[in-house]
Amino acid sequence: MGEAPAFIVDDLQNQIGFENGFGSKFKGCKTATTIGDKTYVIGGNDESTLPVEVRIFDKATGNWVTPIVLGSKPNSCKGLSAISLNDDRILIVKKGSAPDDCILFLEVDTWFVREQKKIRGTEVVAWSKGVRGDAEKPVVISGPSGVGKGTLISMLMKEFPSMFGFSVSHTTRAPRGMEKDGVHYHFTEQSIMEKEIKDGKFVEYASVHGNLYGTSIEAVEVVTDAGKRCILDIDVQGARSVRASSLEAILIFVCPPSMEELETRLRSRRTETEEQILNRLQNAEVEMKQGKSSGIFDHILYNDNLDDCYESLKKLLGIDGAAAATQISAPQGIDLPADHSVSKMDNKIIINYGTPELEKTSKSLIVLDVSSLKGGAPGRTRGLDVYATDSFSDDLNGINQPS
Ligand SMILES: Nc1ncnc2c1ncn2[C@@H]1O[C@H](COP(=O)(O)OP(=O)(O)OP(=O)(O)O)[C@@H](O)[C@H]1O
Ligand SMILES: Nc1nc2c(ncn2[C@@H]2O[C@H](COP(=O)(O)O)[C@@H](O)[C@H]2O)c(=O)[nH]1
Repeated sequence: MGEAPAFIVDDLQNQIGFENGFGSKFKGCKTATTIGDKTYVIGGNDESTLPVEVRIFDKATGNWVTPIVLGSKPNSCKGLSAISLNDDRILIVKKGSAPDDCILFLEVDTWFVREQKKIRGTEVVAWSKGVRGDAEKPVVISGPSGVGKGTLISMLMKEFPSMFGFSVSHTTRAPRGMEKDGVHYHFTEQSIMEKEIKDGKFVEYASVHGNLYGTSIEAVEVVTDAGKRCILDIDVQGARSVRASSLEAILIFVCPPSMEELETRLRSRRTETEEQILNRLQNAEVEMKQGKSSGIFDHILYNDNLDDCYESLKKLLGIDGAAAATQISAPQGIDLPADHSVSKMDNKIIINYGTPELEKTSKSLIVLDVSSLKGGAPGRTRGLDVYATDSFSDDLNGINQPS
């Protein structure tokens, strides 16, 4: 069964002393996988608290390259297994790690990584944590200034504090009275933000009402690393960029009941000058047209009565009524035993943790079905299907799929 080892090169092994984890049991926390001309050596010291390192050996030039590593780097562990998927990412199984921290993806040639390579002009790789099923899609809330986006988001965060996390944007606008740096926004200067955009630190950015606003990669990662679903409050231009990105967000456009009511809300907030209010109302006309007709958004919500609108938002996020409790408690991690070997069959990664005797009597194989992966860096990689089985033949051929 399985495929041939992805990578066995004696001289490389001598140079850096790694062992390839593909289908074998081993001690060191280092592994390597070759994709095209590049060998990705991934690992660190045994059980160290240092992050797992990544180095690339370019066979075409004979040089070692240390790439820019995006995403939160996993800590070293008892061992790693690595398997290339579709030549654009490497699936990593961490041995002896917590259920929510044992399946990771190192992206080496995905859309996100290719964009980052273009911007930074150097080798880039990006970590993304693997999660089961379709949960945790980021949520983009867009709409004209004053429509109530912030109000709806605050309600969501208050009712579901452990489920949602707010993506704290960067902006060059001045803070309002109660706004705190790092909580409501990262308040910054134009020249600093422009440099950071050039350095590829942003998922999206736009000039809105005369100021620069943007979502940094880190802002999204802080939320996903905390195991929460990321909420972005961004304008229509930003939503368009997110739609084109690998974030695979749910995009929601919020409309006011009328332009008169929008003006009333904007004025009653008392946070803008007359000139700023008029500018925002003028921009609102354009945003309303784009929001309703551009095809960027998955859903349109009307914020007339606030409570009704909030209920509609919860409904379309699947967190109304009983569904809310189920979703909050659903385990997203994968419980893997510490000692196991890993191999691959088509779109299925087979994790074997049984002795030959045990295999005959009980379920000793865990199957990761990677045929429907979605998302990825700078968010999570979703769509993993995981099940236990006891036979290489029937279950893996799809004859006896568990429910
Ligand atoms: N359904 C509603 N009915 C009446 N007032 C509302 C409603 N929703 C929000 N508001 C009020 O409208 C004002 C603007 O709301 P909010 O600040 O949430 O808008 P926003 O879309 O986040 O604006 P911005 O894009 O400028 O940040 C607030 O004073 C808020 O309390
Ligand atoms: N494209 C982005 N737009 C953003 C971001 N953060 C906020 N916004 C939008 O800006 C306006 C104005 O916000 P305000 O706080 O000054 O009233 C509003 O429409 C926000 O949605 C961002 O990171 N990117």
